[in-house]
Amino acid sequence: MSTQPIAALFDMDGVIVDNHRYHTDSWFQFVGRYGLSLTPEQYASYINGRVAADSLPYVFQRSLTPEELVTYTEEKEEIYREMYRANLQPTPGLISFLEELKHNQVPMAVGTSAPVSNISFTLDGIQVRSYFDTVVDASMITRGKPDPEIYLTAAERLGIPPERCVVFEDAFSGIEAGLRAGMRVVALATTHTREELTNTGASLIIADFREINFKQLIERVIERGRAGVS
Ligand SMILES: O=P(O)(O)OC[C@H]1O[C@@H](O)[C@H](O)[C@@H](O)[C@@H]1O
Repeated sequence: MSTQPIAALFDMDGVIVDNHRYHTDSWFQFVGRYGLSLTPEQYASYINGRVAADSLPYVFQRSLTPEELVTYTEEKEEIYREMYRANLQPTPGLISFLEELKHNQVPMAVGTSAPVSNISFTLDGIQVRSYFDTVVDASMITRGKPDPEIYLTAAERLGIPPERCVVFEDAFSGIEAGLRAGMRVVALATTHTREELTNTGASLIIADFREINFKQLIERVIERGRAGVS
């Protein structure tokens, strides 16, 4: 087994918490308020996992002022938080997996397109913030997923080269960001089905963190690279 250090980079929404349904429902409620239209297919391709600076102009079909961006982001995310608050919980197996990585001295980061308000809501709400050495959010980057900037920034902050980083993602845009960063990707079939995630370039597809441990991460993702999906 390789002894070189590795890092684990976690997307937040759909990975640390399995909240896709609440984000989808809150987006539909939000666009409804403004008489805008959004299909599930458009959501999957142009909204899911993307920063508000990209997704909001997409739904409004125009560019937004910085003030509009802040106002609309918070409006949409408030709807989401109210919908999800009572159900907020870690993705199955997450805490044991984080504990195991910590025990094996794996540096960990969060790389999320979410605004700061949702990060406190989530990471503090389920009490996992202390596991992460750094959190890179939408306010810290100029180009959102699928651009690799968010994950490259996280890797740089951890001091681990991209080829030794594993990204845990659920969204097409996030998987692409991880691959474009030159990292291995483990896809969680929370938001999309296993079938939809096949051929995305992910090294491994898991339902949730109960399907992976440190040893498997090294053997099936780091050492085997992109050889196959399970
Ligand atoms: O998956 P990530 O990077 O944590 O993305 C967060 C974003 O994910 C999108 O799916 C949501 O619609 C956004 O509202 C949210 O901010």
